[in-house]
Amino acid sequence: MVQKVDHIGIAVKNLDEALKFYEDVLGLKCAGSEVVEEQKVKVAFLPIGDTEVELLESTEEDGPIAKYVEKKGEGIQHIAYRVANIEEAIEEMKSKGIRMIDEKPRYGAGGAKIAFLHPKSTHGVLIELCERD
Ligand SMILES: C[C@@H](C(=O)O)C(=O)SCCNC(=O)CCNC(=O)[C@H](O)C(C)(C)COP(=O)(O)OP(=O)(O)OC[C@H]1O[C@@H](n2cnc3c(N)ncnc32)[C@H](O)[C@@H]1OP(=O)(O)O
Ligand SMILES: [Co+2]
Repeated sequence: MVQKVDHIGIAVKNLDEALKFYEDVLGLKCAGSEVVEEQKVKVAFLPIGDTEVELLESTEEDGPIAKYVEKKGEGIQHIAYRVANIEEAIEEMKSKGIRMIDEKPRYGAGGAKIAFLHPKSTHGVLIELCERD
């Protein structure tokens, strides 16, 4: 079903400040950043091995990242798993009784097709399914 960890999503208060840590201290390199308006986030990607760290700063006060930071502080907000066919993966999850936040794919960073599973269905982790070329 899932093929690899596509990325690890980390909620931060300030992207530039967080990038200083990931680049200057850990030595990762930012491969790009963009705003994903539908999710009310600005994201930066830092590849490592065959996966990536995704840093997320909220662009609006009522976005999912703003809410997360307000309730829990900065930290790991989601884990994204790569799937080959997201429509099939969503149907499979639903047939197994998993509560989907997104029953249809949305578009995420880099034009990937994404869909979230509710953490109440996944032992407490917000999981993103992600299909990209
Ligand atoms: C750009 C894109 C990309 O990769 O391309 C992205 O990643 S966008 C990444 C940002 N986008 C998203 O996260 C979109 C999907 N997320 C959502 O729809 C929301 O954030 C929810 C996950 C439904 C949470 O919504 P909300 O904060 O309103 O609900 P809530 O506070 O009532 O939380 C309901 C329960 O879920 C738990 N909960 C909330 N957020 C959680 C998280 N990130 N990880 C684990 N558990 C979490 C709460 O503690 C609570 O449990 P208790 O009841 O036990 O206290
Ligand atoms: Co993500």
